[in-house]
Amino acid sequence: MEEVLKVQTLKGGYQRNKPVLHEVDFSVSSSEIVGLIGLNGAGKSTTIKHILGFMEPFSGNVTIQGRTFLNDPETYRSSYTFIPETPMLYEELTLKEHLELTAMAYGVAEDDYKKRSKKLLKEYRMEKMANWFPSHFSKGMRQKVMIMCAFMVSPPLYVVDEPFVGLDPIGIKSFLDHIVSLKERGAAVLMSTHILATAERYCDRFILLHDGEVVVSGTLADLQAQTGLQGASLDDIYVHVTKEDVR
Ligand SMILES: Nc1ncnc2c1ncn2[C@@H]1O[C@H](COP(=O)(O)OP(=O)(O)OP(=O)(O)O)[C@@H](O)[C@H]1O
Repeated sequence: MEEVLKVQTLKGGYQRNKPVLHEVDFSVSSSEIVGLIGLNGAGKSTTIKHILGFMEPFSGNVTIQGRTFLNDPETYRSSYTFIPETPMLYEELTLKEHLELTAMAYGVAEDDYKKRSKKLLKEYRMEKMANWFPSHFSKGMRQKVMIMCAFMVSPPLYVVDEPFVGLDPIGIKSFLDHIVSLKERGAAVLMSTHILATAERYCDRFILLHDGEVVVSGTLADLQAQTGLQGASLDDIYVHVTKEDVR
């Protein structure tokens, strides 16, 4: 397995004299789903912003396939897709135009675009809405547009922030099935979520952030061993670690 994303001793945040992230270290390899978990304010979104290249590290670095954002911003940006918690759509473009724009921006061939868009519209039950504008979409439908755009392209890394908010159970199932098939095709997936039962079921490894530090990380068995909680669920481990400040 190739290490696709590498976060190395990352110190970062919004003000240099008040870092939010302290020496954050982890990696995500190909064919792997890694869960980024932690309480509100733990630093998950800040970590993601550093990964996406929206924020610059104070020290340490973030690489995707060995490249930093500053080395080569264009290649770096095209090596991931990001599914944000809050859908960001172009109000003047229809659903179909969103898919077209994404395919164009990532250089997806015409034939692939046609095949993929047809499949995605069907899978997410949005065929009837292909020519609708975002102002007519429900919250979940807006989220589905973002997800469909992300799945239109096939970069080595997917970064997903709280994907389940607003999705109905069928939407969640389609999303998770899709993530699993991407993993099987060799993609690296970093997924931030508060839905721990789902994370436990789908993620191969976990990074538990607390106050901007990685408190424990590894497979569920690793976390159980590190916390001394044999047989515990991710939920139990999370509560234990965040309550007792185990380090
Ligand atoms: N734009 C900002 N400017 C200054 N500080 C910020 C900003 N955004 C977040 N922070 C601070 O950074 C810290 C980490 O926040 P972050 O948004 O990364 O947490 P999170 O783990 O994503 O939380 P949640 O689960 O609530 O989304 C918090 O102390 C927060 O107050």
